[in-house]
Amino acid sequence: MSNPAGVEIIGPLHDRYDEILTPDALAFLAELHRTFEQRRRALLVGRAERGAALAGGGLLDFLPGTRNIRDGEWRVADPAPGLVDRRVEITGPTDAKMTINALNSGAKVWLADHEDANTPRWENVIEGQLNLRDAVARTLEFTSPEGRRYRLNDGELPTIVVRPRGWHLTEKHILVDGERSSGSLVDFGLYFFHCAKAQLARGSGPYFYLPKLESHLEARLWNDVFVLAQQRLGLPLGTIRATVLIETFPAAFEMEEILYELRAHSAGLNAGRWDFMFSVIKKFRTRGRDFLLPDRNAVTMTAPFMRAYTELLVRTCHKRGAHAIGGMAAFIPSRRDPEVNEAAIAKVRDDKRREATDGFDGSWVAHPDLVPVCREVFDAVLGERPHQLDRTRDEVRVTAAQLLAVADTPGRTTEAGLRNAVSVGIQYLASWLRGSGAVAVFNLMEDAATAEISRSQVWQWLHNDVVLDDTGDKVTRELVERIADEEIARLGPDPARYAEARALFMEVAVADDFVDFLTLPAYERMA
Ligand SMILES: CC(=O)SCCNC(=O)CCNC(=O)[C@H](O)C(C)(C)COP(=O)(O)OP(=O)(O)OC[C@H]1O[C@@H](n2cnc3c(N)ncnc32)[C@H](O)[C@@H]1OP(=O)(O)O
Ligand SMILES: O=CC(=O)O
Ligand SMILES: [Mg+2]
Repeated sequence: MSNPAGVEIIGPLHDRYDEILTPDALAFLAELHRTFEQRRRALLVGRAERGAALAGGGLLDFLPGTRNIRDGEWRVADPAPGLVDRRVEITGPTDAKMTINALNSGAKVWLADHEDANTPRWENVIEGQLNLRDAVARTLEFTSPEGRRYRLNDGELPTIVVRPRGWHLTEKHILVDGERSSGSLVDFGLYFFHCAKAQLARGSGPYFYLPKLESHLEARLWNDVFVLAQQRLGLPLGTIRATVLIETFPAAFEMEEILYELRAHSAGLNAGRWDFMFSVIKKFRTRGRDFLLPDRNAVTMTAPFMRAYTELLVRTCHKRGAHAIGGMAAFIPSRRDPEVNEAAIAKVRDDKRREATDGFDGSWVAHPDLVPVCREVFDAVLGERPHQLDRTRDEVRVTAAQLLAVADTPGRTTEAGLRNAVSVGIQYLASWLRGSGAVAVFNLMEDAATAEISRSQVWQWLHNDVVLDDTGDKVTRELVERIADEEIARLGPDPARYAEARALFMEVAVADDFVDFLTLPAYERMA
């Protein structure tokens, strides 16, 4: 069958790809592209202009023009089926094994990730969609190279919530009228087209997590996409539900407006802590000591600016009848090392306890062995209730100054911190370039968001002439280069296999021009 007029597929067509890239699905993607591409690009220009204003000395604040929304009486739609009780959400990529393991994990929700945990290699993009479709149909099976067979459990499975790529990424293998399509619209559009009706037939629905938004205007674009998509499939307004990640510094000042734009489709907000930290560094990277963060591992959720951000998120959500979902503690349990396992579980338990006590309605875990930990903590706070939307946290008052109090973060800038950032950054990029967007490094989960922190922190320290607290050395390009060589040597006898990752790391961590997202140049290095 031929593609619709104006649509070209550049990527190879492997087994069963024709089941996803059908003429009707491609026509749907083409309509999304032709309707929304100009606005997507204009919003990215808006991001750049805002970024330049901050680099030039500006500050962030709540928007004066939208005070009526913040002061007005309104609520988001009631939670949709499958999204009422979200006390444990497991996240992870959509390869067949992880899909089955996540769906068999006992979590309430599975965040099927085409974003931070995924390398958007063509095969991952299309095979992820095939796995999602097979999972919704309950036909997904997998046999590992060792012969281990995987199948979905009978009975109730977690609600599937798909996270498409952010607005900044394109899909170079699907061209519409000669232009690359938007990665967001491809990931959203293919899942929606193939699975929305099947999900509704199962009593669930087409649900999404929306990453890396920087303004309520970006939420408005998503809302308009949803309205058109629902019309095309003949589904009622409000069938789609979306939880927005508040994970950029500017978005933290527009939480109410983001909920408002999506109110008919909203499923709440999530505190995406890792990208949030990255965004804090990125937006104020040239502003010297006032916005300098110490070693990454020293920045915890109790730092004053992080606390202000999560408190405001819970307060905003519950004021509007929306779920507040907690974020990811990066500690990964180990089935091989009991000591590592115990430490990880204790740290995750503390993190989830803080969230549950603060009023979050549920939270994320990165690994099936953490599902019972998170569930136990939320069970203790929620009991039989599916959420705690009734805890409106009226006492919370968060000011712009509190959100901006980055300099009050306790912690030191050390050579160990710099070494860790360089080593983790290079190891993660090596994995990403091989097609794996989530990996355990030094017993922590690393994904695109955490790697962004590593590389942007090196950039910030280097370009602000930071002197390390422990050695007294100034962070220079030469020091970063030397540390990179030493850290790669420590990783094993074959330094050459890190050559491309090292080059990419240097491009995004030390070059004078700050690259907006490391995934942009990384994507260009892939076929
Ligand atoms: C900042 C953010 O956006 S956070 C959200 C995005 N990040 C993520 O989603 C990361 C999700 N987590 C993961 O990808 C993985 O847990 C990793 C890469 C960190 C560690 O994975 P592994 O090294 O395979 O861990 P480990 O060996 O302990 O895994 C044990 C089993 O659990 C499975 N497993 C581990 N994590 C997950 C997961 N998140 N979903 C489903 N299955 C999982 C493994 O596939 C493995 O299965 P098997 O026994 O059938 O082979
Ligand atoms: O997506 C989540 C984050 O922490 O980043
Ligand atoms: Mg993120």
